[in-house]
Amino acid sequence: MNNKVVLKVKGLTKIFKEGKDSLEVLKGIDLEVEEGVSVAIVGTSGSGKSTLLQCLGALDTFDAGSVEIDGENIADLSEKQRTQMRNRKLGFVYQFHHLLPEFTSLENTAMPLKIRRVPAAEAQKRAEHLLAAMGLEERVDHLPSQLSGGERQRVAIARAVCGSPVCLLADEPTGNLDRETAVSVFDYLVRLTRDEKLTLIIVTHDPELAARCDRIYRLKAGRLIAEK
Ligand SMILES: Nc1ncnc2c1ncn2[C@@H]1O[C@H](COP(=O)(O)OP(=O)(O)OP(=O)(O)O)[C@@H](O)[C@H]1O
Repeated sequence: MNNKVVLKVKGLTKIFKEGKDSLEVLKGIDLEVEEGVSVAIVGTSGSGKSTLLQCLGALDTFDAGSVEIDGENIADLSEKQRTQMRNRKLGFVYQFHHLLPEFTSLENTAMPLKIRRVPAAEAQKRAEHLLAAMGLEERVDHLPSQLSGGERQRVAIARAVCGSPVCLLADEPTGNLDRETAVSVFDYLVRLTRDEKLTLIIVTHDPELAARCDRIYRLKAGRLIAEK
């Protein structure tokens, strides 16, 4: 496979300092992920999965190493450029959906395009397409309060994908759902990112869900170990 590398991480090191104590959570992480590939990051609680995702998403600083997203080294960017890079190139999904309660599924999904001033008709078409891909064609005009937990997460995923990022970072996106719903939402997520040729980095506790991704890495003692 000769696909373009979207995410390139070299020697990523993160140390939390508290007074005289310091905790080296990431000890020189190396990772390269190509376009359209899904990667699960697993590991015990406290192993640093969320910290790694925060560093990849330019939401936290790190102490050594480099993170390149779609050819841009985040260390070379100003705070403003970093925000722009996040908005253009990254999508985020969390355990909690963070949908705006007064907006419908369609409006929530189209929000990243609205912020970019994409014409309304074009934004609506893209949002409708993504909601249909997430099995929500009957729920486009519903408010978040009128949706089930699984449906809300599916809208949150459609919104994260709507602005056509190159990479989607997901932190336990099904962690709040019952088993059956979690499996269904996870499958929608993996399928959509594959169809959209998005690189997916997903943190999960669940080995069965992780197995649905192309690659699996275990974060242990600050290092990434390939499991698949
Ligand atoms: N801001 C912070 N200051 C100090 N220590 C922190 C900070 N954030 C995280 N840590 C510590 O870093 C370690 C890794 O935390 P992190 O949240 O990344 O783990 P995780 O693998 O995502 O855990 P979980 O699966 O429970 O969410 C933990 O020991 C945590 O206490």
